[in-house]
Amino acid sequence: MVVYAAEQAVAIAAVRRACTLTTAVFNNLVKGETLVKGDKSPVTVADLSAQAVVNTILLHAFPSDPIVGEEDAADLRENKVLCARVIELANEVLSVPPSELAEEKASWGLGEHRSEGEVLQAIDRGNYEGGRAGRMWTLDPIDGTKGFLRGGQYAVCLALINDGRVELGVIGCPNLPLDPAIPDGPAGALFVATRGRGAFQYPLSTVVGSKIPPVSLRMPSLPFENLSFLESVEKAHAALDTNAKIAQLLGVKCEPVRMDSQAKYAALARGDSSGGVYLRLPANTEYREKIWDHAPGSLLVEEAGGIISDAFGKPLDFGAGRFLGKHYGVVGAGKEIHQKLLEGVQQILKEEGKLA
Ligand SMILES: Nc1ncnc2c1ncn2[C@@H]1O[C@H](COP(=O)(O)O)[C@@H](O)[C@H]1OP(=O)(O)O
Ligand SMILES: [Mg+2]
Ligand SMILES: [Mg+2]
Ligand SMILES: [Mg+2]
Repeated sequence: MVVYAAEQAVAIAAVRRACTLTTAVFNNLVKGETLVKGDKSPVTVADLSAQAVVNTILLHAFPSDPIVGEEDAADLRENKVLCARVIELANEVLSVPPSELAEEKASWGLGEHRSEGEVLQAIDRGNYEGGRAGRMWTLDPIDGTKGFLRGGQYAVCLALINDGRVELGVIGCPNLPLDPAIPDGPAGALFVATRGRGAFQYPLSTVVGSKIPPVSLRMPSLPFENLSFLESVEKAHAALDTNAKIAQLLGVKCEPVRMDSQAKYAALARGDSSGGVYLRLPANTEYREKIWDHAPGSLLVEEAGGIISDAFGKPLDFGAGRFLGKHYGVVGAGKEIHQKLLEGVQQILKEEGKLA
């Protein structure tokens, strides 16, 4: 079994630095009174500069690894104002010298100012087409952009894929409570999973994190009546009405918990009292799921003892390119209930006429 210790250290540093950036953008641009309702520019700026930060670090640490990133720099090459903001933000984070507390290394491209050309090139480094063979990273610099703008849940998501299999996943959730039992307590959690070596939660802040040991994540085994479904906030992203019918069929009594982003996978993996089942059935069959939206989250759940599959029990395929391979929906739960959940999902889909 490959340990991926160096990759893990680099990925954690990259996600932590990107979370510092997205938090700063939220505090300065979204929370500020200057934002006109409906203005998406803060999220564009945060997305692109967070991708610049992560890709610059990966590029220095692992120069030959390709990256499948959600964003590209095409808009920045057209828009000088946007471009200047992104360069400035990325540099604010990248130029901070390596932190001993966070066990960072100067060779990861930290502590230096980057030129406009270097930042744009780093963002465009995310244009790899993915595929079945070899090693690659996949990045969603802000997953859950709607949640980011609402001040709700969002996540910085990075995974290492080798020969189509997710080997390492790191997810930063700046707004997720560290302790699910204290929802109003300190927020900012970092989730790390390595294939065959478990799933762990760390505090996102290294200052706090240097004192608190990581928590090993194990999904609890709950019967359907004691758990709730974790689902999207956005009706356009998942068939929430179908979820409600499945929940009723299986005897689920608790209300669904809705949150944006792969924070749902994190809540499932650590067994938040509210969680138990992840269900994402397509609301619109035209939409194609991307690998960066599921790679780290699915490994996190699997390493915490759960199963992630499509509605027919088929494992998710991360080797088909930038999009997930052929599948119908995403269904996640603990090992003990996953099969029963699939049967419920299929029965309702049949009743709705969604199965051929
Ligand atoms: N029609 C859609 N169906 C499913 N997922 C979608 C759809 N439109 C966007 N998404 C993606 O859903 C993810 C968020 O999911 P959730 O609602 O569970 O938080 C985002 O990555 C978003 O992609 P994008 O980043 O391109 O907007
Ligand atoms: Mg996303
Ligand atoms: Mg995104
Ligand atoms: Mg997006």
